[in-house]
Amino acid sequence: MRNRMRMVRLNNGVKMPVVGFGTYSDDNDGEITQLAVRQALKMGYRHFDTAKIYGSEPALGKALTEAIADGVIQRKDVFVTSKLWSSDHHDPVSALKQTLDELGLDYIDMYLVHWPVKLKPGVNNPVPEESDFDDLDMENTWYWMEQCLAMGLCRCIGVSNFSTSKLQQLLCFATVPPAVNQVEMHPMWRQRKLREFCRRHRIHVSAYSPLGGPGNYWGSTAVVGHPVVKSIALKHDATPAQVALARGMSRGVSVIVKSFNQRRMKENIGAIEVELDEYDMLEIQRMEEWKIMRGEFLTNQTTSPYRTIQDLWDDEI
Ligand SMILES: NC(=O)C1=CN([C@@H]2O[C@H](COP(=O)(O)OP(=O)(O)OC[C@H]3O[C@@H](n4cnc5c(N)ncnc54)[C@H](OP(=O)(O)O)[C@@H]3O)[C@@H](O)[C@H]2O)C=CC1
Ligand SMILES: O=C1CO[C@H](CO)[C@@H](O)[C@@H]1O
Repeated sequence: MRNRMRMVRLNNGVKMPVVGFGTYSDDNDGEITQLAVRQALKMGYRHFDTAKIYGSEPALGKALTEAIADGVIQRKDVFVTSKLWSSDHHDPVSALKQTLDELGLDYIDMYLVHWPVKLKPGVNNPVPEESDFDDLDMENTWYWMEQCLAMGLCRCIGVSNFSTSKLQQLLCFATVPPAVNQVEMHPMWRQRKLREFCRRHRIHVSAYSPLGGPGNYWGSTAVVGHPVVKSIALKHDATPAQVALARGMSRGVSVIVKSFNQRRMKENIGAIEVELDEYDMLEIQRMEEWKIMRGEFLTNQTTSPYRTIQDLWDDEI
């Protein structure tokens, strides 16, 4: 196994590994996912990210259960994140119990509200129809997220895809503040405003699509193919992906990166050892910004609480 995984301490004292292993893939092949997770464990990954909507909970669960049974890891040494899908806002406790069944675990480490969007019960389409939207009552959703925590079904609760103002509203009624906000972040979408707000309120920012999600149906090669990122990589004898990941981690952010290819999995975890200098940081700061995951599919003029992507992300897009 590689050297010990670096950890961040969350606002509730729980420690989370800074590199997370993403399990979203467009084709969601259970056997490939299960094998990749087993390989990832061998390489030293200790944080796994899934969601009900990915369909990857069973494969992740099988790989973890097998590794625990084989004595490769103990349950307490892995950090598992999953997410409340938008059609489960009416009953987060039952949704999390279902997630635990899928994973074959007694608890998960982190449970996130996937989007600030509520869909009607039973809608499991990642790209909802206009008639699928329901009225979001985030205070009620959060109350039940807090109950999940109180019942010991998870160790931490948090959110995902929340803008600064949506976090601000949540903090007005939260008894337990979110430990994490998982959002898109990479050298071309740097989240300066959100990171500053989260720093002040002790909410940890976790970066999804830290490479820009090349190969995903919504993703792009713009980040790993960017000449600035490539030239910094050359200078450090690193790869563009390692530069993107190292830049995220140097900003106090954790990174959730997905690869099911052994070479790239090793490359990505190796980013922990890549150190960028102030000059590299300035170069990246000067890069043009582009939000790749825009979430248009969650906006519409009639039934969504967000008519436009500006309503969804507030002034952050
Ligand atoms: N909360 C949310 O709303 C969201 C959460 N997520 C989570 O974050 C995870 C990561 O985000 P994701 O969107 O997958 O994007 P990433 O930025 O991690 O990119 C993943 C893609 O990049 C390829 N790749 C991986 N490593 C390298 C490398 N070193 N060089 C070049 N290409 C590489 C992968 O292909 P290959 O497998 O062939 O290597 C895959 O196609 C997801 O799996 C999911 O768990 C993602 C999106 C939204
Ligand atoms: O995490 C994610 C990955 O894919 C989903 C769509 O298929 C997104 O909704 C999402 O935010």
